[in-house]
Amino acid sequence: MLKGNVLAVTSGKGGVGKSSLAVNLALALKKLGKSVAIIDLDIYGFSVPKILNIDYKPKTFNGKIIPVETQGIKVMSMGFLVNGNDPIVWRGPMLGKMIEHFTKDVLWGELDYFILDMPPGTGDVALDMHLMIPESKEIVVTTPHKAAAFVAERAGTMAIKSNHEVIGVVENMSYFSPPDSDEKYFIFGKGGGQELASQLGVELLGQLPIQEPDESSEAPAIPTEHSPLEEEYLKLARTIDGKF
Ligand SMILES: Nc1ncnc2c1ncn2[C@@H]1O[C@H](COP(=O)(O)OP(=O)(O)OP(=O)(O)O)[C@@H](O)[C@H]1O
Repeated sequence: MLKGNVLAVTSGKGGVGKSSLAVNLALALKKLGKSVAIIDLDIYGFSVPKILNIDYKPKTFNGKIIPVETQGIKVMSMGFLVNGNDPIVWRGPMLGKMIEHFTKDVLWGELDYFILDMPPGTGDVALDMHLMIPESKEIVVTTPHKAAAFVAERAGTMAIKSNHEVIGVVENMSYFSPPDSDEKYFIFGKGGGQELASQLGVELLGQLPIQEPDESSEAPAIPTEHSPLEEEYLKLARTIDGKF
């Protein structure tokens, strides 16, 4: 049992920015003074170590895993348990074992928040997570495109059907504003986040801008301090913190 608030970050399909959001939300909550862990449950498609630029493995103590700590947050990922970028070729039941391993065999301690980066869709991991961590609440991530929102609805509906509270929808890549301009360009369309929120009967918690990654940084998916995207993540973290 995880000791703290649990928030699963889900999406209907890949590539909408779910992992980026999970990591940056964890960092933003940390900036608000919270103690935070991120558990990368995207077992096949893990990306959290890469986003956070972690290239070392966790240590063990008395047969338990000491989570990796970076930028003040604790992290566990399948990426720490494989060699290099080896693919994971597992059947469903093994995935459930890994969720159990990550929740029971890691020395997390008591924390304010556990952020779960879920795999996209409604497969085995989502099913097992709903059974094994019944206390988890969820946010659903989509892009503004109506087709993405349509697919994301299934992830939200699955959570609701298994009696998990969906606290809201986050629309990522909502618009692009050129530097030093308030003009908004809706490159990927408009309205998908609000539509999804209405379908699920929840709130649209935030709309995050498209921001060019800083490729000179060792972690380009983490926005630079005080950038518009970082400010939106902090705003989102405050909103979400108010929901627990
Ligand atoms: N707001 C944003 N502005 C610009 N690029 C973004 C934004 N959000 C995410 N990205 C980029 O989009 C790509 C996909 O993001 P990410 O890996 O977080 O998606 P995902 O939904 O977790 O995908 P998957 O489920 O397939 O792992 C990454 O290159 C990421 O840096």
